[in-house]
Amino acid sequence: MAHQQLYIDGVWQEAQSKETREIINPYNQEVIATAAEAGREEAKTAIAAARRAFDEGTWKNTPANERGEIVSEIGRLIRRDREELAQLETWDSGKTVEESRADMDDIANVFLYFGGIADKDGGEVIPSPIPDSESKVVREPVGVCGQITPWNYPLLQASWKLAPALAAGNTLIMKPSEITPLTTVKVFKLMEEAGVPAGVANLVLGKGADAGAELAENTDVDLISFTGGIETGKKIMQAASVNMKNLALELGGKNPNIVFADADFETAVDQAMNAVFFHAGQVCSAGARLLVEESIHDAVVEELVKRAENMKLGDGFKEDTMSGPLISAEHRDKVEKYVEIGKEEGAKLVTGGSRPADAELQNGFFYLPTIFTECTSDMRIVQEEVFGPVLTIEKFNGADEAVEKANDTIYGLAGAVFTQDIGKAQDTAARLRMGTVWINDFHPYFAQAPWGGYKQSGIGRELGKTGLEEYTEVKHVYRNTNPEPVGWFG
Ligand SMILES: NC(=O)c1ccc[n+]([C@@H]2O[C@H](COP(=O)([O-])OP(=O)(O)OC[C@H]3O[C@@H](n4cnc5c(N)ncnc54)[C@H](O)[C@@H]3O)[C@@H](O)[C@H]2O)c1
Ligand SMILES: C[N+](C)(C)CC=O
Repeated sequence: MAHQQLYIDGVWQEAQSKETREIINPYNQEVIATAAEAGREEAKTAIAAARRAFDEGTWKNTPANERGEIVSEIGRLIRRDREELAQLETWDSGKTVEESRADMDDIANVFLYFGGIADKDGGEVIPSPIPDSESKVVREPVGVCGQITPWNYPLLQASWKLAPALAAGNTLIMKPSEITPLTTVKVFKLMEEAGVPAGVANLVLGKGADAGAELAENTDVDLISFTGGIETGKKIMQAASVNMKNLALELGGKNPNIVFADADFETAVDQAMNAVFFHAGQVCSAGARLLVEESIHDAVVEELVKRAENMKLGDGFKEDTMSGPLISAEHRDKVEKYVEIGKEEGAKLVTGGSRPADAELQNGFFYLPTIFTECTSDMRIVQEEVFGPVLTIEKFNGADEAVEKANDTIYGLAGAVFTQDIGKAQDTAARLRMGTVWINDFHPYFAQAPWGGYKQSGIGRELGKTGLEEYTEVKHVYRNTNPEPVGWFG
């Protein structure tokens, strides 16, 4: 059983308090590792190291192509160690190893993408309206970045922050979820191997309320980038106001999946299953809210129930496992509470709604794929993020009603439209207030395209060119090419 340490100023170390935490496999509750548990003191030490490294300027003044080469090298090392990383992720999060392998491929691509664009922005000369002058707009690193990530896509969400922050010349302190630190620790070892200098990238492991809160509050941090739940996001936003930190928030969603009657039936049903039950529904963009045109509603429900009841839950390492467990006992309790709320609100439970009975699954945090019909927009089970394998189904007639229902939420992360009428698809997509809209598909995301939410799903964007720009400040440099006194004061 491996022990994981903090990484501060280029040194692997224990917490000053010597506190540690057990890391649990959610499939069987076995302890798979221990980790040093940082508190505020360790976070402060890490912030001081990142501050010093930024102010000394070695990394920000390294030519952008050289920084990019180091970031790309991290991507290549992730490809080299793909299988080890995928296995760690499955142990730690319970997701199937096939999903973890796909995550590692995405993560390597994220480092290669940001490594590749690190030296592509040469600034912009703008036509100055003032004679005898020149005007240039350049982008510079923001400074010291605090980065906080969740447990559902542990390394993937970390990579969306680490790669652009490094490529843009910042220094950083990462705090992964205390539940799932293993792959992030391993990638810090790869970052060291790739040549990221001491002090530039620091890692603190520990609870959000201590180490995480310090990153959000500390006035030596210039930018805080957070991925997680909306309530934590509100606390981070408030804390960030202390010194007007730059702020990036990637929060939750309650993502509508609209299926029109003219959709290809097999594709729509197959994708609706994938939309909500992938990774046991623990996906920010899960299609947990299905809107089905009335004429095909009953056929869709019948097919979904059949498929949900055939889903094989189990050990993420077994080839026939379709879905692993929920992350923790506490999280399963939350999902169970929501199912009770749904029943009390009058939604009709048509399958699931309990823990599985299989002997093999009793030590893990499993929950059966669950479907509610007869749902209405005013129900909490329809409006709030359950973050588990729970699907609500509503009926609609026509695009106007579908759009009105889909937009009737505080969230605006993602949504999908299934129809064979491309005009209707594009018109509907244009009317949805969401950061990502998929047409005849669900879930794709990749390094080149921006990701983030409208409304209360977040602030800012990760990935794509915008994801790099988030880690920069914009500076206008104006030069008087014929300087002479202005004579205003005589
Ligand atoms: N929009 C996206 O791209 C995206 C991606 C993945 C997950 N999510 C969201 O993440 C949530 C699930 O993750 P979670 O349960 O780990 O979320 P969470 O908010 O409980 O925790 C996320 C991180 O914040 C830390 N934290 C907790 N309290 C803190 C505080 N007061 N100050 C600073 N840090 C604190 C935690 O330790 C963890 O590292 C869901 O709502 C999901 O939708 C969003
Ligand atoms: C952003 N994504 C879809 C990879 C993970 C959300 O939880």
